[in-house]
Amino acid sequence: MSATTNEPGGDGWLALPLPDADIRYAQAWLRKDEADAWFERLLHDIPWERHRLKLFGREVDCPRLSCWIGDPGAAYVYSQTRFEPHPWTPALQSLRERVQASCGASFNSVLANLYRNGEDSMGWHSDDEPELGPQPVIASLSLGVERRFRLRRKSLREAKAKPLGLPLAHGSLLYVAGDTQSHYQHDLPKLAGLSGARINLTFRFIHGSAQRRP
Ligand SMILES: O=C(O)CCC(=O)C(=O)O
Ligand SMILES: [Fe+2]
Repeated sequence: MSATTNEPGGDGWLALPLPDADIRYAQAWLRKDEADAWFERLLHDIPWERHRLKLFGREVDCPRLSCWIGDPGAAYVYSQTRFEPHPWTPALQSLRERVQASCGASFNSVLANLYRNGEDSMGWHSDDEPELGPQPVIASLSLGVERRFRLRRKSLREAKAKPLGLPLAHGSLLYVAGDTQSHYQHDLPKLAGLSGARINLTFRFIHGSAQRRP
């Protein structure tokens, strides 16, 4: 699989001017009415779960609901926990095909996250697990209330102190590829007083152990 044959470009895509990164943003990837319908459908169809996180030897609840969906065998290891995928629903399967066509990449899984209100969040991390390969291509679809996605460089102290904020709009698609995960971390901070919900789908390609090189 090549991630670079038919990358998103042209009308509707904005490339972020970040060194050592390949991040592109399509603000109105879905029409408003489509985005509204997807939000309602996914909110009800996805079997939302509360994942647990191992933090300094303790187990804590993740501050959001999640669900790992994918092809059989596309297991995901996160915080020392292995998640077997839930099967694709026909609706999510059609969405996957549309995202693949738009990104020129294949995805065999998706991590769905539900931020129920401004209290839900995701801490700083890179999506750099070995099973994602050295230059993961990730497509991130946002639905629901706008939340601020932040990026910061891993290495430079000054850059670490000053993250770049990117509000992710309802119906937007963010394409993240190249060396982005090696050089940057991202998060989704809490937003005090916010009552609306947001769904985020990050489409990924998990390389199975059979495909992984030693
Ligand atoms: O909710 C978001 O926009 C970020 C999600 C994310 O970083 C992830 O699922 O790894
Ligand atoms: Fe992430």
